[in-house]
Amino acid sequence: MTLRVVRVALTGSGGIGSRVAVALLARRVRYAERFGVDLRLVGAAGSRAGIVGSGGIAVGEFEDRASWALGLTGAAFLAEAAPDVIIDAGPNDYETGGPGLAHLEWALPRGIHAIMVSKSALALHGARLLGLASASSSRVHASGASSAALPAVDFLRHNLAGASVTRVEAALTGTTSFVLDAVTRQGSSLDAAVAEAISRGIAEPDPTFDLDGSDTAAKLVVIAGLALGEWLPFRGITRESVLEVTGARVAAWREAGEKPALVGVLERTATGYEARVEVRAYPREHPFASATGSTKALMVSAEGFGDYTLVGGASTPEATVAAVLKDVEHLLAEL
Ligand SMILES: NC(=O)C1=CN([C@@H]2O[C@H](COP(=O)(O)OP(=O)(O)OC[C@H]3O[C@@H](n4cnc5c(N)ncnc54)[C@H](O)[C@@H]3O)[C@@H](O)[C@H]2O)C=CC1
Ligand SMILES: N[C@@H](CC=O)C(=O)O
Repeated sequence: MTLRVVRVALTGSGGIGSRVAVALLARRVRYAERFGVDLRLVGAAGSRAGIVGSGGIAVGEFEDRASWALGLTGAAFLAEAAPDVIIDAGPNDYETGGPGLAHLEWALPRGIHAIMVSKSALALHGARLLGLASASSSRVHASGASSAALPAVDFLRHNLAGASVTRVEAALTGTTSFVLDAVTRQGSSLDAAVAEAISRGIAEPDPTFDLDGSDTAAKLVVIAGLALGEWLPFRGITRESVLEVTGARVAAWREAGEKPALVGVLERTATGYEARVEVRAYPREHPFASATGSTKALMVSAEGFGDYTLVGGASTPEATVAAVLKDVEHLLAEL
């Protein structure tokens, strides 16, 4: 059988990106057998250096960082790699959009598909970027940018296709769920709980983005944009920060046996969806109370369909990689 070559370039080769590269290369036989695709990792770049190999780079070459070419990043890297698909796992910047913005602006008008793990480009510029994608028939998948192993976008877009969704309430940031759990149930200090989330690879490169609600707000924007077709203004979303939670509030939750979580809420109004991020506490019998540690949770109300609760998809690096691999499978099925 002749295999169709699909060339993948990775931008952002840190904790998540590196795992994605290794996992992708380990699945090449599966992609050949299931999709008739010869998937090649034709390049990988970080902030200062990159590697390109048009025949596909092997794990050993990917891992030999000393051999990467200094300065081979950004548009120069993408032009040399000439991919069919980019996977962006770089950092977020909620002022500029982060490096992922330039990567998408380069790729999408050229008909190159994108799998986004970083969030800030879509959170700040999603409507414009999806316009670029639609004009050139590029596909954008963003499980990693919208709650990873909790399949929020897929559930709304596929399982509730065509539904009129009236409300979404979701614990989308594993780090804040983990931290609030540790502080409330185990009596940890905030600093110790955040340090533990960092050491588990769950927290953002800058954990302030988790704690101050930016991560949840960004995921809410991406979910609403990709699944409900409405791109909300990221900066207009009111957010409560976990850093504002007082000791007295924690003591009251502990006393009542409640489970706190930082949640994103979307409510349909006469003029569209309204979004906010807030700390809420759930009684023992509430389904969200079973979402311990970094486990995520989603409640959806949709006209006709009724109400759903999904609990799972805990934030871990492995779960994020699994979500990226899912996006790869969806994309290969579409091509
Ligand atoms: N850790 C997790 O469980 C999850 C992380 N994410 C997202 O994945 C992304 C990466 O997270 P981590 O791997 O944990 O962070 P990390 O800090 O380990 O990796 C980020 C990498 O991006 C590189 N980078 C910086 N500027 C760049 C540029 N201009 N071009 C190319 N690469 C550049 C850095 O050198 C670094 O290696 C973030 O956007 C995060 O929000 C998404 C879902 C879950
Ligand atoms: N920092 C995020 C990682 C995934 O998006 C989280 O805590 O869930």
